[in-house]
Amino acid sequence: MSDTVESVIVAIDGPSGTGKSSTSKAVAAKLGLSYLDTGAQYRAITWWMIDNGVDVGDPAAVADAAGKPVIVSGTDPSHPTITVDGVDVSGPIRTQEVTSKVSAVSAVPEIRARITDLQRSIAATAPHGIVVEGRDIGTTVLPDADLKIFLTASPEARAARRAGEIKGADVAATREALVRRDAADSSRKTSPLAKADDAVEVDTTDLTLQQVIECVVTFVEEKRAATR
Ligand SMILES: Nc1ncnc2c1ncn2[C@@H]1O[C@H](COP(=O)(O)OP(=O)(O)OP(=O)(O)O)[C@@H](O)[C@H]1O
Ligand SMILES: Nc1ccn([C@@H]2O[C@H](COP(=O)(O)O)[C@@H](O)[C@H]2O)c(=O)n1
Repeated sequence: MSDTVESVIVAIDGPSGTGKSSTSKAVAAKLGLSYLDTGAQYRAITWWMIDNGVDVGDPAAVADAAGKPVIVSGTDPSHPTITVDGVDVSGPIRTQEVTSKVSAVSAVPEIRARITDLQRSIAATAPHGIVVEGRDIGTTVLPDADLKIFLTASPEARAARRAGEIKGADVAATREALVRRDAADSSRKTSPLAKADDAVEVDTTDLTLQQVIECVVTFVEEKRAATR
């Protein structure tokens, strides 16, 4: 990538299954930017709590342990990585147990403060800019991002996408689980899932992944052209 291209910070938020990870990775790879999956960080700290016998239903116990695990995120969009205390947890953080407990852990203010600091330092040191995806990036983590996107899609479309990843998955149960997780993430007190006032909303229900990627790449290019 040329050093003459300006650095750009892109925040992509939205509920589960709207295409944040797939879109963010592809946009970052295409534009030579770094990529940060903030959901993976919350999953990693949740995995550590479970592995260390912390009761994730007890916010005080989770808060007490919040500073203990060392979480490291690799930001190459073609090979994102996540380790906890040096252990690769990219597989274990995707289990059903972690998915069902991550909203309780991510609602604890001490957890959010720790992970938000980490996210800001990663974004600040990305050499050519970064695409950061999550739930509160545009509202809280990077409120001065150059571009903010909020992806949405109907619960039916999101459930069909997610169920399509697992052979024999029940679409109705998948829909119920993701709606429940979105409700928990949207109703917590500290930096809930929300669209920033200055975010561009993109409804992906009837768009292919390729169309969403092209749409976001166009927004980034327009933003860069406007600031030249
Ligand atoms: N526009 C689209 N059309 C069809 N399938 C899509 C689209 N966008 C994403 N997908 C597929 O939907 C699934 C979920 O996408 P992805 O993991 O990117 O969503 P997400 O918003 O990051 O979800 P989560 O927040 O739960 O991690 C993936 O299998 C992905 O390939
Ligand atoms: N900025 C963020 C990102 C994620 N979370 C929490 O992590 C969970 C897992 O996220 P995925 O994107 O991997 O599905 C999510 O349900 C939130 O509880 C968050 O709080 N803030």
